Formats: sequence, structure tokens, C-alpha cells
Amino acid sequence: MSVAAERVLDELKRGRAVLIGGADGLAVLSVELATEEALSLFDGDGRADLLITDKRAQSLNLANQRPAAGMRAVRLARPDWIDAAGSVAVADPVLDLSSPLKGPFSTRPVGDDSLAAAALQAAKLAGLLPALHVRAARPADAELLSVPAAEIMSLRAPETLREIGRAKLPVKGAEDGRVVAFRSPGGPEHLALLVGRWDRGTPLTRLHSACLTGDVLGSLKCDCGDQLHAAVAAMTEAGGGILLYLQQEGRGIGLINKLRAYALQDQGYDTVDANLRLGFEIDERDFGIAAAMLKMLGVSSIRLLTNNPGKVSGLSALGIDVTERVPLVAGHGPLNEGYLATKRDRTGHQF
Ligand SMILES: Nc1nc2c(ncn2[C@@H]2O[C@H](COP(=O)(O)OP(=O)(O)OP(=O)(O)O)[C@@H](O)[C@H]2O)c(=O)[nH]1
Ligand SMILES: [Zn+2]
Repeated sequence: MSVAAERVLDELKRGRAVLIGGADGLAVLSVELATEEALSLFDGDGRADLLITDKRAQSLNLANQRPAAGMRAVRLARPDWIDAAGSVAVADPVLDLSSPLKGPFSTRPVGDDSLAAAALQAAKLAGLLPALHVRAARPADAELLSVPAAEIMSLRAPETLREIGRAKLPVKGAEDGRVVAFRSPGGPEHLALLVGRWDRGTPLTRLHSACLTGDVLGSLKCDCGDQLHAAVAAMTEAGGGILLYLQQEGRGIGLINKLRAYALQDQGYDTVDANLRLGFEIDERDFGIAAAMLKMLGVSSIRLLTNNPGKVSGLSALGIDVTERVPLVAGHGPLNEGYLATKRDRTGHQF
């Protein structure tokens, strides 16, 4: 467990500068949270750059300045006419229509790729846009909170997951439900809902990624809420099952960034392009957490309720034997037709 890493994420979320990699590392400041004052304090001599992901660089038409193969970070010189607010417009695609004139930009060598990757990962783990003001650490930065890059990369790793407790949890559709709570130090809570006699053979299993808008508010933009209830019903009907409720909101980009993706969808982008324009991968989820939870429950072989072949291959690669993919079709309606068609056509979902 890394207390330093958790503190660094917290500091980033408060709009303060942090060090990745100590005195020889990178000083970084979240672009979306930096005030003009914080930026001029961070970058008195105007030499800090912008660090963004390869995905965001592509949507800024920096295709001629692609990072070297395998590199995910792109470093841009910040021209002096771009202030803190202008930097937000570089980072946040929701502003692409209202402030379209960006660039020309020139890229700079990223330097130590592991530092840059850890810095962007820290922004993602903090639920922020993956865009940072960045410069080399200076002696005066000694007062900033610092963390080794490796500690950011191993934060929330599946091995850090612990079972915290169990309780009965009768739910609609499964009055015999029991819940098992898991947590990584400082990280989000993941739950397993156990339905009926799930411990025989290969239990019917569902990996459900949190969707506050769909699960709680009843959003009609997606199929999540109905899939959640249909999964519990299917488990009861099968005599038992395991539902993992994973805190991986927005396919792992976090709630606020998912709402930014929704704003982009209001502008006409589909769910895939919205993620990419924001600078994220199409799917940022790590099914390692789910595999670890199943192993801790003593389960190594499952029948998986999903339409997403990526979940089947992801779990199989992590040592869970998926003996069958069981389709889960629920919640299709006129308002999510386009969303589901995108899943079918662009992410290989099988409906
Ligand atoms: N980034 C992003 N996430 C979304 C969007 N719509 C829904 N989500 C998230 O997508 C996730 C849905 O995950 P799952 O229910 O596991 O669905 P799936 O991966 O499509 O696969 P299935 O098992 O077939 O349902 C949830 O975390 C939602 O919050 C969107 O437009 N953008
Ligand atoms: Zn949803």
C-alpha cells in the first residue's frame, strides 16, 4: 500500500502541484483544476509544457507528431499565448466546438516515459482529465508531495484487494442475497452479491461496472440498470450466481469524465469517439480486480453473463475459466438504440 500515492492523488484533485519520481522527476499540475495563479506559481518562467495522451493528441490533429511506438504520452510546448484557461481548452474536448482554434503546437521529447505514464495514470486515477502542466522538478519543489512512479502504477493493483466483510443482503429478485465487500487500501469498494447456491459447479456470474446514471437515476441512455436487475433474476432462476459490482464507473474513466463523454454525445460523437477525444482508451477497465475477487471467493470456473467478448477474453487471460458466455439482453429502447449499435459495430458486442 502506498500512502504517498494516495496523498498525491488527493493533492492533484485539489489543484495543487505534485512530484512524480522525486527530486529528479516531474512536477505536474492538473490542467483542468489549475487556476491562473496556481499556474504562474508553478511556471514562473513560462517553461512548463503540457502533457496529454496519444488519444487526445490525435483528436487535436497532431497526427504528424505521433509519439514513438508504444508511447502513450505526448508533450506539447505551451505557447505563451495559452494561459491556464487556454490549456483547459486543449485538454477538454467539450470545449472543442466553442474554442476550435487550437495550435499550431509543437511536441517536445517526453523524456522518461515511465514518469510521464505514471503522471497521466495519476490524473486518471484521480478522476481528472488526463492532461497535466509539466516541468522538470526543481530544488524549490522539495516542499511538494512526491511519489515514485512505480507506486502510482501499482496502486489499486488486484493484489492489494482484501475482503473486508460479509452480510446478508436481501434484494429485489433475490431475497437470499448475501454481500461480500472488498477494498484496496484507500481505493474504491467493490462488492460481490451472492445469490442462492452459487458454490456448485460453474456459477452464473456477472461483472457489472458501476453506472450511477443508469443503475440509480434510471438513465435511458444505456442498458445498465435493466441489465443489473435482469442478471439477478437470471441467477435466481438458475438457482444461484455471483454478481460483482465493480466501482469502474464509465468503463473506468470515472463519473465526471463519463458525464463529459455524455456532453460530447450531445454534440454528436458516439460513446467510443467520446472516450478517445477525452484522451482515454475506449475501455479503461481492468478485469484483474474481478478475477481477484472471484479467486478470493474460491471460484475459478464460471458461466459469464455478458454480450462483451472482451470480458470473456480478459477473464480467461487472468486464469478464470469461462466455460460459457450467456447473453444478457435487457433494457433496449429507442433512446439507447444508437449506443447499443455502437457497441455492436465498434466494440464487438454480440447482441
Ligand atoms: N465512458 C463511457 N462509459 C459509459 C457510457 N455509457 C455507459 N458507460 C459505462 O459503461 C459501463 C457498462 O459496463 P457493463 O455493464 O459492464 O457493459 P459492457 O462492458 O458493455 O458489457 P456487457 O457485459 O455486455 O453489459 C458502466 O461502467 C457505465 O458507466 C458512455 O457513453 N461512456
Ligand atoms: Zn449505464
